[in-house]
Amino acid sequence: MSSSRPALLTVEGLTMRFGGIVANNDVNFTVDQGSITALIGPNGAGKTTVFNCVTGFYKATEGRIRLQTEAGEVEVGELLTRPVLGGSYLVARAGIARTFQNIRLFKEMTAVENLLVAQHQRLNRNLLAGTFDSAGFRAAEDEGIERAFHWLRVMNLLDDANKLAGSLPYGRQRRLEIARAMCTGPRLVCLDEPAAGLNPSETEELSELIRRLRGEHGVTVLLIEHDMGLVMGISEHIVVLDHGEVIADGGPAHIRSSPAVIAAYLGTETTEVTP
Ligand SMILES: Nc1ncnc2c1ncn2[C@@H]1O[C@H](COP(=O)(O)OP(=O)(O)OP(=O)(O)O)[C@@H](O)[C@H]1O
Repeated sequence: MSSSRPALLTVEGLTMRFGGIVANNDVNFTVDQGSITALIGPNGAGKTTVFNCVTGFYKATEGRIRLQTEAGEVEVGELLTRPVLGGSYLVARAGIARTFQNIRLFKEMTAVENLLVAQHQRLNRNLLAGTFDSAGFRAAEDEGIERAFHWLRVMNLLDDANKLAGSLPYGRQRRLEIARAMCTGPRLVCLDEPAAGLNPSETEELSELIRRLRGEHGVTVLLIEHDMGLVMGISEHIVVLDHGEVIADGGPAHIRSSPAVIAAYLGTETTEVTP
């Protein structure tokens, strides 16, 4: 979608095949800096596969995924296949974080411990300093704790800091997952069905929190979501996938009235496209 803002993420010609299954076929879209962009489509359309490629869980069969960083442009496939030291940790370090469709917290750890573990890449950088319990290492630890409490506060979870993650109500676990992603300091956060399983008031609170992540904390948001009320309410850019291909790309008004989108949704039992 064209806009005055520069693209933070550019997906070009993304194709992902699993043997004979083509999960994504020549997918092209951009995520503008500072936007809330939604990836929608019926079940099995290929949304999670796009996420898995963008976040470096999969190496795309074909295509390029470019991210702008302060140090210049990086390409996700190149980070994954870089000789010797390549890997998905480089994608996280470049500034892409994610949550999962099925919550993946450490349920036997407290909320704050989950957020400290998420920062291990930052905190463990100077392992030798840690071994000798140096002032630098302690400062990094203090910074990690401060960052954890900052995101607990932003996500309205301060009262839950020392509770076991697995004991929290479902909606709070979903918010803790977002806090965990934010602790890694991303420029792009990818939320995979953040409203799944939430009741209407929890969904409303989540919408407000996602708006604040973008508005007050400067992060760009890419989300997959089936709740059309949430999608149409908070996204300015929507990319629609069907059978692995982009069938529409534009603002909410354009998407709502797109015949291709209406036909794709009418052919399924998924939520109606109009909230
Ligand atoms: N690891 C895999 N191996 C084989 N096929 C896969 C794999 N991952 C996804 N697929 C297939 O790719 C297609 C797209 O799946 P994907 O999970 O990306 O869709 P989705 O749009 O996220 O669906 P949903 O809304 O149900 O989560 C499906 O046909 C799926 O079965």
